[in-house]
Amino acid sequence: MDARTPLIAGNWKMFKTPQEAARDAAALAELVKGVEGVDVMIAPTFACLVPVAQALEGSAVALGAQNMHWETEGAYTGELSGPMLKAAGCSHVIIGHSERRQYFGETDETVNKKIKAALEAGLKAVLCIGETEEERDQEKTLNVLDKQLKDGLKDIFPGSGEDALVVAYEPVWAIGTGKTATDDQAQEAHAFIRKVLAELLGKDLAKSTRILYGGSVKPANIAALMSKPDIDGGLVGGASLDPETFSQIVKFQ
Ligand SMILES: O=C[C@H](O)COP(=O)(O)O
Repeated sequence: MDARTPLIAGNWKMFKTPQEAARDAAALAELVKGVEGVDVMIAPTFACLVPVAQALEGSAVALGAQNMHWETEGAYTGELSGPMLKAAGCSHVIIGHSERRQYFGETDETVNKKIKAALEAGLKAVLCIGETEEERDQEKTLNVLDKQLKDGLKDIFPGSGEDALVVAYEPVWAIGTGKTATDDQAQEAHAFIRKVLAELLGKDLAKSTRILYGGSVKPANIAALMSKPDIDGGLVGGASLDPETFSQIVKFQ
């Protein structure tokens, strides 16, 4: 029996003004108050981090960012560093989301640098990986996951027994499309990811690392996904925007 506490994370992507984000974070904190046995995190836009951190004060809901730069500071217009995120109140950072890979030139190499920098800054890194529809159709899913993990985690050794690394499996074809991977498709990918993590990080760390599923997670499908042995939580986009709906996902048990 392993002891991975489920993590339900909300990626708010490019939605909400600072005022709306603070209001919704406060509402969520109230809705999930007292819920035990599950960790909760929300990741608003950079502009919303400080007001949301204030709204979450005294709550167990953690704050994450959606991206970061690998340098600690410098002439990088438009970027934020790990220490800056930490100072703004973040404990987590999402790295390598498929939207960043697709639209903003994120590569396994930049993902690798960012994860190293995140861990150095004392942030928990949520590494996103996943195949496109074309890659799945060509039966390349496991090869894609293998490469994204091996290149993304090259020379990275999070301390053993810690939960500093989280992996999110997000099949690109399931993001925002309403198509969810079946529980069995997700479990197959998650079991494979854990096997590769064991090769890279050792069995103990692979066993304690949380692997989240992302892609059209909703209150109606979270329980079935969570019933699978290697699915340890969800990275939720659209259904995390409404506090009431997201709180239902948090309360899946
Ligand atoms: O980061 C979250 C994922 O991209 C999933 O988004 P979605 O729940 O809207 O499909």
